[in-house]
Amino acid sequence: MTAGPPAVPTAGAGPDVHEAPAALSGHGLAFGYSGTAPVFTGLTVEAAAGEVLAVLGPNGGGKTTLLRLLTGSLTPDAGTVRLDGVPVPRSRSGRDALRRRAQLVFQDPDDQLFSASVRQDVSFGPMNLGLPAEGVRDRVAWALDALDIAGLADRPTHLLSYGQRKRVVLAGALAMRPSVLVLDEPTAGLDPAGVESLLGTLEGLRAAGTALVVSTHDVDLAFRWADRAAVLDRGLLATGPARAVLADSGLLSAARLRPPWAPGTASALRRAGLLPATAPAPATPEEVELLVENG
Ligand SMILES: Nc1ncnc2c1ncn2[C@@H]1O[C@H](COP(=O)(O)OP(=O)(O)OP(=O)(O)O)[C@@H](O)[C@H]1O
Repeated sequence: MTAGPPAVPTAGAGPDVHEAPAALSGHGLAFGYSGTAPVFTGLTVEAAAGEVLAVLGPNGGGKTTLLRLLTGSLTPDAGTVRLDGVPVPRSRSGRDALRRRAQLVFQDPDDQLFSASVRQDVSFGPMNLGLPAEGVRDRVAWALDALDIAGLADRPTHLLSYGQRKRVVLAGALAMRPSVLVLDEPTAGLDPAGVESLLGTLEGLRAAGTALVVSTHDVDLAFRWADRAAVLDRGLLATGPARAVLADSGLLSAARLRPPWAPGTASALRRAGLLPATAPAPATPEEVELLVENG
């Protein structure tokens, strides 16, 4: 993991406002798009302040829908979203407050980028908060630094690479200094160095108390990084400590996910005569250890 980003400014520093860390949870959530069957009902998940909740599942399983409910861009048909245990009112002002404190970063940066230059795009949210110009400048400079894209500040957004565009939308969310950051497949399309660098940035935020909710198809990433996991397939299949949930190979195969293990581990064990050809691949480092110990 790479070094973290610049320190997150502390709450209430100067005239600026930094949203306090908070837990984000959904309780008994139900949602269906109009005219279609519910995507899920009775779904409960939680990310505590300073925790990473990974949301996994097959295509169409409901991950993005859950993320949009948790950040107020969709309203549940039933159930509540809570910030630090306090239910978010269903009113417009309740949803606006939720959206400000729980920032959603879309999977595709092109769904979220709309300004001509990087600096303009990252400034947009803080300007809408009505901050003074100096406060906006400080936040933008900090967010660009945190994402290591200060050098791109004056570049037109349409000339950036995909990975750079992903960083810009994340910088825009960070500039809001949210209590919770909700990221839809943040590592998709990034090269390995880009993934590690992004994780370094996110780790810095988590260490400062920001709750992170991250949807991903990458079981290895969730296994090594997340505190909790929720596996969805048009309903919640399981949630709990990430290592326990993601060690359940039956659950993972029901959700069409691969067990978390480095590619090649099972075949290396088979070549060494430690794993019978017909036996399933080990799902955890502990299972590998056991196979090696038992010779
Ligand atoms: N705007 C919409 N209108 C109608 N149905 C929708 C809409 N958005 C999503 N759906 C449907 O809701 C279900 C859940 O979709 P969702 O995007 O939440 O899944 P996902 O787990 O994020 O999938 P993926 O891994 O492919 O991104 C799918 O059946 C999808 O077709």
